[in-house]
Amino acid sequence: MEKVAVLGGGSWATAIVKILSENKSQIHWWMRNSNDVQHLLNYKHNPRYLSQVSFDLHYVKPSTDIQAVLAAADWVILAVPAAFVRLALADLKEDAFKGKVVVSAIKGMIPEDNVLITEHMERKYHVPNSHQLVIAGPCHAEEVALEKQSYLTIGSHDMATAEKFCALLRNRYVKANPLDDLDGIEYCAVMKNIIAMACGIARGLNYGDNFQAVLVSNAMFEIERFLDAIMPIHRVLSGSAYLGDLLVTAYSQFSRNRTFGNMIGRGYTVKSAQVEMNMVAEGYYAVQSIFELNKHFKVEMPITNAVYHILYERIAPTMEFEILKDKLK
Ligand SMILES: NC(=O)c1ccc[n+]([C@@H]2O[C@H](COP(=O)([O-])OP(=O)(O)OC[C@H]3O[C@@H](n4cnc5c(N)ncnc54)[C@H](O)[C@@H]3O)[C@@H](O)[C@H]2O)c1
Ligand SMILES: O=P(O)(O)OC[C@H](O)CO
Repeated sequence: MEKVAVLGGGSWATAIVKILSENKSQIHWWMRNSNDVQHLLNYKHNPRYLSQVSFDLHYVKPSTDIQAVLAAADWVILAVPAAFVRLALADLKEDAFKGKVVVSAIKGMIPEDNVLITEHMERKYHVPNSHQLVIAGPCHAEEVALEKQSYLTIGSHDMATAEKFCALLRNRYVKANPLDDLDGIEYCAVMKNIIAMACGIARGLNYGDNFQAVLVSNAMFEIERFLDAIMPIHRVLSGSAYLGDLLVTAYSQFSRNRTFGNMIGRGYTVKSAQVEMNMVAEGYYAVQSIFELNKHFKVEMPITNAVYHILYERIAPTMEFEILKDKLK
C-alpha cells in the first residue's frame, strides 16, 4: 500500500483523498480544524466540502497533527490554497520533506514572495526538482465527487516518478498522464484563474458569449507571451493542461474564480465577494503576483492588468472593460 499525506481540508483535498483511497492507498489526511477531523471519524465524510463523499476509514486517517501525518507518508500532496501554505507549514522543520515526493495540487502562488509553490518548496524546504510534481488539468472537485470522466496532467522533471504517481490516480473516471513542462503548467494554472475572473466580471457587466470567446482566445496569447518570456521552451498550449484548464475555469458553473469575478462585475466589493463564498478564489491573489512579476518582464498583458486595476486599484469594472475591449482583437 502506498502511503500518501494529503494536506488541506477543502474541496480539492477531499476529491484527491476520494480518488487515492478508493485505489487503496493509505491516506494520512491533515486538516487544521479538529471538529472536521472528529466529524470525519464519526460520520465518514468531510462536513464542509463535498460532504456527499463517504470515506473508508480503513484507508483514510484524518488528523490535525501535521508532523505525524508527514512522518507516516512517502508522498505528500499540498492542497491548501496558496495564500495559506506558509501558515499551514509554519511548524515544520526545513528537513520535514526529506526523501519524500512532494506533489502540489495548488493552482496559485505564494503571495508574499510571488513564487510558485514548487519554487517555495525548493527554497524553504530544499525539496529537489526531481522530487516535485504538480497536478494540473481541467478537473473540478465537484465533478470528481460525481465520478464524471476527468483528466489530470502530472507535471514533472522526472517522468518515472510522474508515471508512478499517475498509476496511483488512474481509475474508472480519472485518466492521468505525465508531462515534462512542470513550470509551464504550474504558471498556466495560476494565470487561468485570473482569466476566469475576467470572464466572470464580463458576465457580471452583461457582456455576452461573443465577447467571452474573444476574451478567452486573447487570454491564450497573453499566457503564451508570458510563458515565452519567463521560460521559453517549445510547448503545445492547446493541450488540456493549458487550454483545457483555462476553458473549464472560464465556462464552468463550478468555477470559484468566475463566480467571484461575476460578483465583482455586479458591483460587490472584494470583501463582500469573499465573505459570500465559502471557497477561495486563487485568482484574487494570483493577479497581484503576476502583475508584480511582470514589472520585470514587461509582457503585454491587458487582461491581467485590467483585473489587477479592478481588484487592487478599485477602478470601476465598467470603465476598465471599456478600455480593455479596445485592446482585444
Ligand atoms: N476545487 C477544485 O476543483 C480544484 C481543482 C484543482 C485545483 N484546485 C486548487 O486546490 C487548492 C485548494 O483549493 P480548494 O478548492 O480545495 O479550496 P476550497 O475553496 O474548497 O476550500 C478552502 C480551503 O481553504 C482553507 N482555509 C480557509 N481559510 C483558511 C485560513 N485562514 N488558513 C488556512 N486554511 C484556510 C479551508 O480550510 C479549505 O481547506 C487551490 O490552490 C485550488 O486552486 C482546486
Ligand atoms: O476553476 P476554479 O475557478 O474553481 O479554480 C479552482 C482551481 O484552480 C481549479 O482549477
